Amino acid sequence: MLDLFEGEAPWQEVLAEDAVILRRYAREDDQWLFRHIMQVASLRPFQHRITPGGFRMSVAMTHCGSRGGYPENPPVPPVSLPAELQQFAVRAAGSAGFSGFLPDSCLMNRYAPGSKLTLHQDKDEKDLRQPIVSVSLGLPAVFQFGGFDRADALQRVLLEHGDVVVWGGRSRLRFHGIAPVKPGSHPLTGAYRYNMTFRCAG
Ligand SMILES: O=C(O)CCC(=O)C(=O)O
Ligand SMILES: [Fe+2]
Repeated sequence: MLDLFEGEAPWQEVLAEDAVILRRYAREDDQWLFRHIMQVASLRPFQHRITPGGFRMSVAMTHCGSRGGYPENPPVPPVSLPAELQQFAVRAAGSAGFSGFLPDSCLMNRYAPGSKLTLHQDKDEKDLRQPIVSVSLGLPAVFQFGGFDRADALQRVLLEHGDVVVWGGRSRLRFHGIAPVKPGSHPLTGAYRYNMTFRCAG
């Protein structure tokens, strides 16, 4: 996919109070970040979770580090959070104004065309004072960023390869989601969008 901002330095866009997009922040690190996703997925393959309502989620997930409250079936041996991934997330959080981030978990999502993530709050983590650092790789997707009520108005922003969203503090419990991903092809990730969310799951 052609990036019109390819030669530009990364820049920041404020989404809300304590929520910022670090545009193209991960662009230079995309290769090794993606290698980590592939490595984790080779040990703990991507799975489509079944929701409590009995639906198979369109997004496929895996993770490394602490499992926190994320359910898993069948159980798979743990994979630790690589130090360089953790350091990357700490640095990104710092750039967004969150010092002292201590992520112990990285959830990895894989979106095939048509996959989406319904509006939700990230509230399984024990320490909600710590932010979420979310890295987008591959195909673009529309990120929906709402309020504290599911029905609140949504901002819709296109997240592209290398974009990092950080939200915490007063925005930590905002509803958010991903609209269905459009078909396409990306030189690094092929027909998929990948996302990594770093968290302090506890
Ligand atoms: O894929 C994304 O950009 C968001 C992922 C997300 O919200 C989550 O995994 O909880
Ligand atoms: Fe989320």
